[in-house]
Amino acid sequence: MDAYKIIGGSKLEGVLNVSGSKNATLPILAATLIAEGEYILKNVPSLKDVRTMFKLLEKLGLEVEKISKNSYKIINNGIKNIEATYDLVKTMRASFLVMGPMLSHSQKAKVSLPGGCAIGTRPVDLHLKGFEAIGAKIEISHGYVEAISEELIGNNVILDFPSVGATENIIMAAVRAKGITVIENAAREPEIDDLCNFLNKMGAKIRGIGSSRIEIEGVDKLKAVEYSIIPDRIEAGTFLVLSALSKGKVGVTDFKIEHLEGFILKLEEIGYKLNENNGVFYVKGEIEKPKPIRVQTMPYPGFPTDLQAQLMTLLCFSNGTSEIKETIFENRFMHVSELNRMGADIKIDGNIAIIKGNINFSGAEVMASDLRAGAALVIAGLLSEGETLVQRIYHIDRGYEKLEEKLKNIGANIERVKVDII
Ligand SMILES: CC(=O)N[C@H]1[C@@H](OP(=O)(O)OP(=O)(O)OC[C@H]2O[C@@H](n3ccc(=O)[nH]c3=O)[C@H](O)[C@@H]2O)O[C@H](CO)[C@@H](O)[C@@H]1O
Ligand SMILES: C=C(OP(=O)(O)O)C(=O)O
Repeated sequence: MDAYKIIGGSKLEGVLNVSGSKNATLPILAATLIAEGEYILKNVPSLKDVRTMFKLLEKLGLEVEKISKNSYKIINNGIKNIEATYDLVKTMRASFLVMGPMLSHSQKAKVSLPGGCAIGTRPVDLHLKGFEAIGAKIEISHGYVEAISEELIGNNVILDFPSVGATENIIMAAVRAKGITVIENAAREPEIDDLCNFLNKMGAKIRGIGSSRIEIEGVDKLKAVEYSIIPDRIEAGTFLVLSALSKGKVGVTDFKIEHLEGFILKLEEIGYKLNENNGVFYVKGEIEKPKPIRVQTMPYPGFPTDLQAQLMTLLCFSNGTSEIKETIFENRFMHVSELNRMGADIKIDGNIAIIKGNINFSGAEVMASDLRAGAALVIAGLLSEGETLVQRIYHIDRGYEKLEEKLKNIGANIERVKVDII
């Protein structure tokens, strides 16, 4: 199994480029199931999750061709199989996003229930309630959800919580429904805007993009198009943490600063400033040490749960005690015990992590429990004294394109190595 061997303490300097967004690419790939034709997708990151979605699309009958480094042609000559099986859905929850598009294209779909993962139970009840509201009949048996609809008819859907996946899945199911579907309390993440912009380019009529009230007027026909995916704001945020810890020596480029408002407000509260030079952003402060702060993860535009672990690593260096409250996922503190093994002083009280600052990290053998936990451990390893071995980096490979290559370019001493698992 692959692991990262990191020797901490190298001087980090240079510019990190941000790749295309994983969380925008996955729903957009799923949306290519809706209409037949040839799609060209650009700025697609080379990631394990993206390859899993390619495999799933191929199983359902689509063809995927690589055109150049980050561009792909997706050919939809009709869906040949409406079943998304457990083997693919269990490795990537976003596989469940093929349900809405298949309902839209074929009026039926059978998708394995994704189950939970290291960060929580993660049910799909809100997706299913939305499908039912627009006329699908849902049956759950033997670990699969089967949805069938003679005709999808627009309706009002009020989400109990602004779920990103449910908002996306319901939008994709509704684009060809008869009449108007209104989603209230919709999630507002930029990846949803990107999906809506893609669908509108295909001929959909979606209004209220970026707001919590999304209106989808069903159309008869959609067409395949060419589209370029937005940059990954979570990768950008991860790199901005490194920029801060390098005292502004590391720059970050190729991302949209406006997608990171909630995160940047917190960096400012800590005492940092963002400076821009020719599209490259540097995080720097007059402060000797970051100030301790209180943070709560929130749906967009609040502080993103996907940057919680990375910020925690940063706050370990602060001059006092910080608090992070995780409100999105029930169990997203698995990195805490690993950071503590590296010398952090973090205690958990329910969904609040209390982080004592002023620590020095010392390299240790640690394990990535999920994608962002893995990123937090890599950052800690780079700032540690001595050697760190981050195991289970298959989680990191799900969502960070060529991470070790990018980090090596800014001077990090990081290597991918094979380790035996007992
Ligand atoms: C591929 C992708 O885009 N993943 C992102 C997406 O995940 P995902 O779309 O799974 O996240 P959701 O917004 O749906 O989930 C947020 C919360 O709602 C709950 N919930 C969700 C759906 C449902 O039917 N019932 C229910 O109870 C979940 O268990 C969780 O506690 O948004 C999350 C929240 O910003 C991010 O951390 C993930 O990186
Ligand atoms: C939680 C994440 O992804 P997923 O929803 O695919 O598990 C993430 O990207 O941090």
